[in-house]
Amino acid sequence: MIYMQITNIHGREILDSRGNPTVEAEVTLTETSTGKRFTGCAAVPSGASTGRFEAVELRDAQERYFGLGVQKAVSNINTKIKEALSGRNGLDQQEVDRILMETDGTDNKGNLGANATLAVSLAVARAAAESLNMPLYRYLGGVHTDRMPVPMMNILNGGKHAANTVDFQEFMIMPVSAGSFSEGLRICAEIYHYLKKILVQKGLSTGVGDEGGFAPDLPDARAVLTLIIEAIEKSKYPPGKDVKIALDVASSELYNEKTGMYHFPGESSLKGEEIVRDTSEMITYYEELINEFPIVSIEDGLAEDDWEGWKKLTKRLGGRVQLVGDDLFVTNTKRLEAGMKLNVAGAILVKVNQIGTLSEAMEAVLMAQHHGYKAVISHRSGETEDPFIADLAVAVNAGQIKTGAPCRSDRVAKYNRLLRIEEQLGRNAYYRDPFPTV
Ligand SMILES: C=C(OP(=O)(O)O)C(=O)O
Ligand SMILES: [Mg+2]
Repeated sequence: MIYMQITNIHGREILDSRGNPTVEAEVTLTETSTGKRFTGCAAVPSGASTGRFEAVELRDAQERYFGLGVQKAVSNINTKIKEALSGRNGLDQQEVDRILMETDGTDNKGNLGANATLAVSLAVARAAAESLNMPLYRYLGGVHTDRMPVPMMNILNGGKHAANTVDFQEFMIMPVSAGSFSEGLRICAEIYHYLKKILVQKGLSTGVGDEGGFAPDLPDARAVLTLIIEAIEKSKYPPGKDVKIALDVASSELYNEKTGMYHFPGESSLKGEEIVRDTSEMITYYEELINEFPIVSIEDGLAEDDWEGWKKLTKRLGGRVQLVGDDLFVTNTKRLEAGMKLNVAGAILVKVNQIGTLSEAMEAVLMAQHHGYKAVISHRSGETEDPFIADLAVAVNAGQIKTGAPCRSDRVAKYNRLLRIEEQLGRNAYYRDPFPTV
């Protein structure tokens, strides 16, 4: 086996797309037989509507800039992780990740920080691909990597990602019937621009949220969906046929443990009365929305601990739409397995920093796919220019990627990387509707 020895690891603090500190790592591999050196660099994103069961993002007690610093996580990279991995083979990703897990020694990366472990894990993979002169997606996925993901493009932001009155976190469009990724991306970008025009005409704000989607004040989900349908119709791609809609409700953020209800603060403020829904009202609400609009996917429709609710939700709507578990599964095979045993949801959202190593994230994808669940590769609301997840989406043939609007460089970096990958794959690239029967 070729040995690419890990000869240097360096962590540093950089900024994410919200202007908060985050972690980056650089890993150097040296080919033992020739002395040739290769480096890989990777940056870690950060969530806002984080799930309670995610791996620990290690933050300092002190603020830097505005957000809490990551000096401790950086220092863990430059001391403990460097010591543990020096001399190891960078081509043995699973072994590298196992050592990261053992060095941390907890179930949730609470010692080293998932931000520290992930930066190194991803940087090792990049350096390894570089050392073999292979594109990252090919290194990660091997021979059978040819499927371009359908964008699940977030064009209107609410919830924790924007300071508006929209309570659902994300309204996304999916160009399911496009002939290629590039065509799908173009369709999405056109609809995004049409939506902007419509908002201007209606005197609504065209300011954007954390993921680049517009963030106007609107009374409820129906009002948002009506505008999105108008924008899709303007683009000449029939809604419900060529372009379908996906939602991320991020309902753990709406759930109140004390009342056992889902609270809608934005809707309440505009309607002048407290709007709350219990689990069965939430399910009925989704059913009505699915009946009225071409919705094909709903993420985190119920809260991260509402397993009983998820069972009912899946029974009632799982045959009609893709139900995605984000806060529910947190890219964690244990939670995914528990969910599969209960027969809840139909897809896992995969965010690499929810679990803290590349191998564990890829294992979650494989577990899902082996059991008939889908995997959607996802960014975080706090991102960097690192397009790693674009390669990952192609490598695992996920078929779906969630990476924001086409107007912020942190999101566009992923789309542009996918354009380049599609060009490289040439006629082997294929693109298809993840929901052909819906
Ligand atoms: C991308 C998301 O947001 P965050 O990164 O804030 O968890 C999400 O909830 O799917
Ligand atoms: Mg989510």
